[in-house]
Amino acid sequence: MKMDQLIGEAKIARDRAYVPYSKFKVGAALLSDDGQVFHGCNIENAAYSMCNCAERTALFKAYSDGVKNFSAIAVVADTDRPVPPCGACRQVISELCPPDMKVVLTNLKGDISELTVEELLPGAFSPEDLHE
Ligand SMILES: O=c1ccn([C@H]2C[C@H](O)[C@@H](CO)O2)c(=O)[nH]1
Ligand SMILES: [Zn+2]
Repeated sequence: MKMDQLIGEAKIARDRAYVPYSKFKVGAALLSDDGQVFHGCNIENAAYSMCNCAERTALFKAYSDGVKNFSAIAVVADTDRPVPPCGACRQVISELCPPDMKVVLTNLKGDISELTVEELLPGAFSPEDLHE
């Protein structure tokens, strides 16, 4: 799948965001190795700390469907610069996706920043760090 297609899927996901508090819609589209696209949007809650980001929604949907191998994720929001994922999402993406996987950050103006998972969170805390 071409990256502009995956960005289109992220925009579709963004339209489903539930954001009564921030009004800030985010969409993500996660491409699995077998060609499936998992949509994710941010879902907020009156108990603010329960808000879930678009990126983690997409990853958790895929994982809970038994899909664990991914080749790219696209993220979109109405930001001045390509939307930067929050620290929590960087951490979760780092653990569940390969270090060389493509991360495509974009905005509604069409600015695009393409990086790898390793570049998204260099030196991420990882499962290996739990070993004595
Ligand atoms: O990359 C990001 C950054 C923020 N948000 C969400 C969390 C919250 O619902 C809203 C404002 O922070 O945007 C995401 O979904 N992804
Ligand atoms: Zn996040």
